[in-house]
Amino acid sequence: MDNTSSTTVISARGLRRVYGRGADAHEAVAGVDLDIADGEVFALLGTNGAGKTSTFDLLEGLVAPTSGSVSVFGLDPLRERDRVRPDIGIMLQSGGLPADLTVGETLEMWRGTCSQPTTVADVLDKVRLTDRVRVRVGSLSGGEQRRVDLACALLGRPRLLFLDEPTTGLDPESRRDTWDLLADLKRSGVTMVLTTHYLDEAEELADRIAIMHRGRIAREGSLAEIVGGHPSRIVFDHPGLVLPDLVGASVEPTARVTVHTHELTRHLYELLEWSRRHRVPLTGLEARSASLESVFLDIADSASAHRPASPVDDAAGRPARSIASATTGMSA
Ligand SMILES: Nc1ncnc2c1ncn2[C@@H]1O[C@H](COP(=O)(O)OP(=O)(O)OP(=O)(O)O)[C@@H](O)[C@H]1O
Repeated sequence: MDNTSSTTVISARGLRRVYGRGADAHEAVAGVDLDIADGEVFALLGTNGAGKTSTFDLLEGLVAPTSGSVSVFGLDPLRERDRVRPDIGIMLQSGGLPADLTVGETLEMWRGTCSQPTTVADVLDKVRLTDRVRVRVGSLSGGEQRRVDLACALLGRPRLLFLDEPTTGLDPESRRDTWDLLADLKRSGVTMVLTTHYLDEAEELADRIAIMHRGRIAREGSLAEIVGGHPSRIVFDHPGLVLPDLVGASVEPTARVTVHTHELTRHLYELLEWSRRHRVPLTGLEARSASLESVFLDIADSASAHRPASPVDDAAGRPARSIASATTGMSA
């Protein structure tokens, strides 16, 4: 796909967002380049604190970048907000909708802010909440409230939808329902950018995936591209003999041996052959193809292994003395 063509909906170059100043400066987004094409579903993954929401804020035009540029539909989403806003829908991580209003009242109120809205009945049908129209938002289950958030994002008939963790807190069935709904929207041509901690969600929905790590995009591409470039892994307990020479593989001969390989079948076969010849069992043997999870975890591991990034200048151009490192836990 030519992401620099006229079909590009979002384009970002050297995007940075620094919070705080001087010694307290924190570079949450540290030079992000992105091109998202019309009709594409793009998933932004990353460890907690990697900078996904901060990147979203910049793309949505909610805050100004410290440096770098972003365009949405060829416009500046912050300075030309009036022209960009009618075409985008935003589902925030937590909707913060008034608990006392009913679902119907909430959506009518939201509808009043849209320039060319669809009907409340239409979005209620889409998110399967028609029978909850008279119920107060505060009385809904967490999953139902999430669907009201989504309904609000859909009211303006957006061409571009930002979804910040759209299925967090939903039970498996509701997640599936939301995936079906998002797949329908994709078929109707809506471009979507989503963050998620559910790797299967990205696998299911996204045309392209970016994994953020400490403010930067560590890996980007289709699922096949991301996983294809990553080694598979064979692990077993060290048998106490000199190990065979597995040409092309990288071997960590610790107590639990790890073999990183791009030729899983060949190297597994060679190991099993060696074990048979030497009559040595390979106890605890595990062989795993590369997966989005293994790529993600390797990036997260490298995050915890690295020292904090080098200091940056703050918004006023003064040098910062420290930047906190991103955490590596996943909330999913
Ligand atoms: N307004 C702010 N002031 C100072 N630091 C902030 C601010 N907003 C975010 N940060 C910090 O910037 C970093 C990136 O936060 P961000 O919310 O973008 O990460 P995230 O990838 O969305 O995380 P999560 O998955 O936990 O939601 C975090 O270390 C966070 O503490």
